[in-house]
Amino acid sequence: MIREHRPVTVNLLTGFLGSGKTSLLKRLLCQPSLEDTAVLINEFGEVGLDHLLIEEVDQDVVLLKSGCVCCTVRGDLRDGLDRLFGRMLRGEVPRFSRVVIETTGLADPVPIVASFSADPALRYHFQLGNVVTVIDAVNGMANLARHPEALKQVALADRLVVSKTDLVGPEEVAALCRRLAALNPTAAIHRSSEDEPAPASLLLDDVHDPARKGEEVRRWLAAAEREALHDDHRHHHDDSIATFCLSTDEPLDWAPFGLWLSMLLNRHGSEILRLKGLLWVEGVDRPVVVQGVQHLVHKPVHLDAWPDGKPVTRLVVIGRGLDRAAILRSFRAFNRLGRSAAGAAYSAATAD
Ligand SMILES: Nc1nc2c(ncn2[C@@H]2O[C@H](COP(=O)(O)OP(=O)(O)OP(=O)(O)O)[C@@H](O)[C@H]2O)c(=O)[nH]1
Repeated sequence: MIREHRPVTVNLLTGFLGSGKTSLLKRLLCQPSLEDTAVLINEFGEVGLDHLLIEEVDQDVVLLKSGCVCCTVRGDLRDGLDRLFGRMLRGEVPRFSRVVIETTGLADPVPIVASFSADPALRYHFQLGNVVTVIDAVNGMANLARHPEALKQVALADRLVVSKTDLVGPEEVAALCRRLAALNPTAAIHRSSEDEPAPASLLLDDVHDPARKGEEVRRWLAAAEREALHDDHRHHHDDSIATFCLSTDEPLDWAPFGLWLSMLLNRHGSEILRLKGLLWVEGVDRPVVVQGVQHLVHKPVHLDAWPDGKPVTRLVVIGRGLDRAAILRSFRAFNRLGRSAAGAAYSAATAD
């Protein structure tokens, strides 16, 4: 019998130094639904303390060589995943269907995420699942103000976990959550403390799962509208990371839109941390979802139905120091370009 090829899901668990990543991971691994999870830890420095901590819970751990995973992603991360996969095939470790990579607190998660799309060998065996970022309620606000890595970790997340809520008052937690929602309105926020179980859904409710996509898109569009859409002022004084939404209630021509998107990413790719869009494409009867990280755009996914029953185009952009007005102008200008053969161009561009 031929066994169906199913890539192993890889979750990235990131967050600033000491934010509570290992503690969250230990609690996640106690959940029965995450029993078949393997863990890769990247340590910065000589002493792999987290490795020892994790080993108490789960023996199937490979400790990456010292060094930052974000600098050596093509080497170390791949080697670590390959080694782990090889050990599973040889029966040296139990079969696993999921790997969690805990990054160092200083890691820039963008190259790690990008490598899953860019590296065909990695892509064959593994698929990226949710990126979970931990922000500590005590130091989170200060870390966001001082460290660009912390901002990037938040901007890139699919799920945000505010840890140490037991150590500060509810107002401080609420203020941090507001800041996080402004930075990344598309990510759901979970509040946690060390003595509470961690919900397996943080990893299992996979944002890339086509079956869940409609619900996910509806949630992040609603959040984006609440937090950013009608907000012209809040982000202007803050040139670090901001969110805005481009929208149109008319169908898009795929060819000019694709050209516009390529030009946008070519010009601003390193400042665009995240791009998520629900598109109404002329000549295509189903909603199309696009997702991008910096220069990289994932293959579009079709939904079965419009999240709110009505066709629209909404593109949420999370980026640093972007000129929103100029981007909006160019988006509109490209939309006005010719509409001929848009559906055919779309089919040609997205065919396997
Ligand atoms: N009170 C409280 N302490 C916490 C919580 N989460 C983590 N801690 C503590 O915070 C400290 C750091 O937690 P870790 O889980 O090691 O943090 P980390 O992000 O893995 O740390 P690095 O790997 O060094 O970046 C530990 O002493 C934890 O016990 C929490 O929700 N409440």
